[in-house]
Amino acid sequence: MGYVPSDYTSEAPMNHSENAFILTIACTDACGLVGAFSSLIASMGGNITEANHHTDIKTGKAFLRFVFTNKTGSADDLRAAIQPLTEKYAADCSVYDANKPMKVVIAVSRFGHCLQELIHRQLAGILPIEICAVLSNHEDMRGFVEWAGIPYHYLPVSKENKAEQEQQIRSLFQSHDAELLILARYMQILSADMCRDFDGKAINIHHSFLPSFKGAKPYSQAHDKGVKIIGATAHYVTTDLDEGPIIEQAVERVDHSVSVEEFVNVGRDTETLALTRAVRWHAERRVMMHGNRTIVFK
Ligand SMILES: Nc1nc2c(c(=O)[nH]1)N[C@@H](CN(C=O)c1ccc(C(=O)N[C@@H](CCC(=O)O)C(=O)O)cc1)CN2
Repeated sequence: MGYVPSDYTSEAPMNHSENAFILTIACTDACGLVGAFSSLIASMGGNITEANHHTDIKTGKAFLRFVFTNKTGSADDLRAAIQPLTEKYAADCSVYDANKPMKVVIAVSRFGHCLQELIHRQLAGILPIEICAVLSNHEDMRGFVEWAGIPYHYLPVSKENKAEQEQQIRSLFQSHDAELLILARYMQILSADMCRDFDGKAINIHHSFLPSFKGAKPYSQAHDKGVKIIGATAHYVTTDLDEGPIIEQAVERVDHSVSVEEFVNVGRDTETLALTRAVRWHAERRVMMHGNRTIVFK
């Protein structure tokens, strides 16, 4: 099921004209760095339609993102053309086709609110992803996913078969040449090997305003504390549970009259908002890692 453009609201991601590319650059900052890359793009006939730049003063590291149209030349031509500058600045550069939706696999357990919104936003053309498959350790979401025309893979997991089950996840991911694994309320802790293999390619939604209330039952933890704001956090998955680099967060006010059951209901909206935004930023190549933090060019 392909990426279906639609004339949705202004929320819709920008549909780039033909031959549009994204170039991301990370390197030690240097005088003339921005000008060097923007001039190179211009010298190739490229027209920059969006430019983002941030330098972390403390570490001296620079992060750049250019979106540009280029009547001639492929992504490979561009990769070749930027090579001299890549070497000059010892830069970590990546070139992407701006019109190619990101292939993703979604993992879910029993709660489908984040999954359903991701599917809706793809169908509505407001999220530049192609959902290739959904996997789950339960059967709860099969009906909805297959109704949406997406393959559903039931992969039960236990302490005994965890390594085998995780190999099934790897195989499914590779079989679709996917770029992102989305843990959309997937309530299984990925092993260190999986975290290594999916480094920077797996996003989880945690149902609390991290770093508060890590681990299981965060709403109960928050309610017991009598918090006045609850939230959700979308982050990259690392071996340290709920410690990965944060991409997006969303919050909502609560008060003494709100039960823990209602926390869960309110949380559905904050979880969905934080995760769909994080997936959009990631799919539009707007997120760059910097240690255990992220730079997000919105
Ligand atoms: N390596 C990581 N794996 C996962 C992370 C992560 O940050 N690093 N986040 C979780 C999601 N999550 C909270 O957001 C979470 C999920 C599950 C548990 C947990 O204790 N699970 C139990 C089993 C629960 C069950 O079977 O229902 C367990 O795995 O033993 C804590 C936090 C996704 N994976």
